[in-house]
Amino acid sequence: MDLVNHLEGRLLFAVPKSKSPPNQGRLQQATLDLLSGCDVQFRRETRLDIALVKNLPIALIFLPAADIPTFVGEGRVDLGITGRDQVAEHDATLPAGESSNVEEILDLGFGACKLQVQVPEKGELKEAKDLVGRNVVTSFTALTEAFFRNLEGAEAGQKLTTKIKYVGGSVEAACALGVADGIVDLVESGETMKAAGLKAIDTVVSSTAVLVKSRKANSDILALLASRLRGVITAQKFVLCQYNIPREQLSVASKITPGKRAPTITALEEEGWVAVSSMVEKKRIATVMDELIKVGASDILVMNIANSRTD
Ligand SMILES: Nc1ncnc2c1ncn2[C@@H]1O[C@H](COP(=O)(O)OP(=O)(O)OP(=O)(O)O)[C@@H](O)[C@H]1O
Ligand SMILES: O=P(O)(O)OC[C@H]1O[C@H](OP(=O)(O)OP(=O)(O)O)[C@H](O)[C@@H]1O
Ligand SMILES: [Mg+2]
Repeated sequence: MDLVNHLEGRLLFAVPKSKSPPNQGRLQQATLDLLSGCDVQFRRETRLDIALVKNLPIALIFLPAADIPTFVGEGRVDLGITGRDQVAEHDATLPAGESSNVEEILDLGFGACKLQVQVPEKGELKEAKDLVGRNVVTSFTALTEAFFRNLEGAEAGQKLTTKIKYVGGSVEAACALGVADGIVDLVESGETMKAAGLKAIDTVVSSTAVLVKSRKANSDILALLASRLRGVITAQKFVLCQYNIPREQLSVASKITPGKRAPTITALEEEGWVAVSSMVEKKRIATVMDELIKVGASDILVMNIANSRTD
């Protein structure tokens, strides 16, 4: 089947794929999980980078994360998932005064990492300005250039003294091989950096995966998909906390669990007691439970939320 002829009338949605097939791709699995949480059903044929969604007028286009902002920015695809670092790199390549056509609509929370300036652990370079005038290797040349332009105090159009070179991967090898005095590369756990004998001395950008749309793209199906994605992300970030509390303690407990809009309060059969249920950020739940106990709550239950929608 010639899939390209079946794209007409469908929302084109770019999802990140690995450049090197044996690797999973940093953002790929979490993205596929998210799509499945939104009931986006598709089957991807081996080696095909386009998949038609069976139950919605959407086509998924599998593209390298680094290329997604270009396709979205040019309006060739309507929607995409990539790293905020990649969007920032794309925007940094735009001529001065030109605004980006890539609009962030949702922080997806996964794929957290930092684009950092790194130098050999044992060496005389201590801070980013020590690299001015030296060789720096990166996959993010536009952001790196903007960073050193700022450090050098160079005007737009003025040549930089720092020499910035592009490599497409394994950036951390550049210092050991004598190609670079420092690198600008992504750090998550820090293990790659440590194994290469490097240390971070500055941060260019902090990143997570984001949902982006082409500025002009607007349709009911785009709004529907964005709303479904928001629902799944919210559900992943929150838990539902339920507890019983004496009515006179309700106002203090409500301050601990204010909910997204307001907590739901139900009267209990037992005189003077109420039941409260409220959404709480997952990362805060242990502290919230400690505080609830202190103000007299009992029978605290915490439940995962499968999905959640407010729009
Ligand atoms: N170690 C990491 N931890 C978390 N997120 C990362 C990490 N490395 C990269 N990312 C995020 O994933 C995006 C894509 O990374 P990258 O371009 O290296 O592709 P990949 O998905 O790792 O696939 P591959 O490197 O196999 O081609 C980055 O722009 C960044 O936002
Ligand atoms: O801090 P860490 O947890 O070690 O992760 C950081 C590493 O992950 C990414 O590389 P990746 O493995 O995707 O390989 P690549 O350079 O070929 O993209 C990034 O470019 C770093 O090298
Ligand atoms: Mg990678």
